Amino acid sequence: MLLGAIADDFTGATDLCSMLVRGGMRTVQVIGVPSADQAPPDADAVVVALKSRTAPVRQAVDESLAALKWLQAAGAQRYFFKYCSTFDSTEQGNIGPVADALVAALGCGFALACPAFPTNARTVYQGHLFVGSVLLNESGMEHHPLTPMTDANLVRVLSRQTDGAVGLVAFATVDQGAAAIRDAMTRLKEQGRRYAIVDAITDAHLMAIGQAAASHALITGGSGVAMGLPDNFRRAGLLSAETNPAALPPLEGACAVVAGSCSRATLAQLGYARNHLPVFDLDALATPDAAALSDAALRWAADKISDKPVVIAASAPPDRVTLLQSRLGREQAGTLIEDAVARIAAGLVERGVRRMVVAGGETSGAVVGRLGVRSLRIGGEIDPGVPWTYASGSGPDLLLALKSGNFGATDFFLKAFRVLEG
Ligand SMILES: Nc1ncnc2c1ncn2[C@@H]1O[C@H](COP(=O)(O)OP(=O)(O)O)[C@@H](O)[C@H]1O
Ligand SMILES: O=C(O)[C@@H](O)C(=O)COP(=O)(O)O
Repeated sequence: MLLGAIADDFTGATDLCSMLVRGGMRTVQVIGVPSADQAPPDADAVVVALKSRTAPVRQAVDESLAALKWLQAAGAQRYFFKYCSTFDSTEQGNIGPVADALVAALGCGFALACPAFPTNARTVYQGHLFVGSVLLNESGMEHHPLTPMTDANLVRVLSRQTDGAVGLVAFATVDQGAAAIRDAMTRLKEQGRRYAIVDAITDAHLMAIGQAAASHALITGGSGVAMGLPDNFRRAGLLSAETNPAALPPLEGACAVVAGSCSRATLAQLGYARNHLPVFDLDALATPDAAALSDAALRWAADKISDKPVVIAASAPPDRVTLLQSRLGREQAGTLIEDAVARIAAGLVERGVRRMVVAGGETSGAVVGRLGVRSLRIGGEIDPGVPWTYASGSGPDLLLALKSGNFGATDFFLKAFRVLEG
């Protein structure tokens, strides 16, 4: 195993896998920390998917360290901590505390931090994260149900989550290429900085950052900064020149979309889908009960399940999210809906659904957990950062697309199934 990665949510993990597969690495995503006696898959990269983004800090740290230990035992040569391209976290963490624990466990003293993903319009300039042309805190992410992002200055955000010093490798240096970035990171480490936020606006920057960090034990960031890593291994003669991601085995069965993401992109995708597909909206304000919500949705779906996808969504605009949270509490509202969507996904599979899109990272964690999925084989991308995957575990095999809330074109819920038809 060349690269061992720990992802703080499941959509983030498939996003990273997809990037590595595109770079020619045979990559497997495993769900949760494998048991000590579980043999590592035969792959160049293994991504351990955790649901640790919004877990209590101690739990997130412990699970991440357990994942690291398993990856170390499996012989990984380099490590990657994958978090969101919009740096989703709270004042307490979990990016800072998990990164602190990994830096300490690896004894590396320093790690770069770069969430940039220009293909999906996330860029970092002077340490500030932009989504498209606006700062992170004006992008809609300020309304995220669980991790509202109200500050775009990543040096400041990360500093609040760690007792380590945070520096910056700014655009002017990054634009000079790998050697300049490497020197800047070495200087920051010598000055006692534990982290460097690294600016990146283009894929060329990401490739240069990857090259500059070839000797780093740990890299932290979004999937974008992993773009340069396959070439590092290739230059070192550890990865063969050409490999193509295997096509996934075909899988017949009915189609469905379940959505628990309230991100702008998902809301727009649902808006589009309403004109083309049957859509059922969960009303958690009227029925704050996961079993009852699930029963209602499955009753609605009963005579519609077929190879034309049904769509079941909890997603709501910020005012409705705030209303539910004010009644139930932020975490309880999230958990209620995740539970409802997970029950619905399981009910749909019982009724013959085998190809399913799940919208939302936390939502995907809940669904995949409920379905008993243990590993995902990565297939071709539907849109940047969202591949189809072949899911195996305790239930029937499935084709799953775990869609990050803010990823995908407006017609994503139709396109995903069109892509399967070739
Ligand atoms: N109508 C709603 N009111 C309150 N919370 C909601 C609602 N719909 C979904 N949620 C919660 O919002 C969170 C969305 O997070 P997530 O699934 O990670 O989406 P994203 O990928 O967009 O970040 C989940 O915990 C989900 O249960
Ligand atoms: O980096 C990203 O944006 C994604 O890979 C990711 O982490 C998605 O998280 P959600 O938006 O919670 O789905």
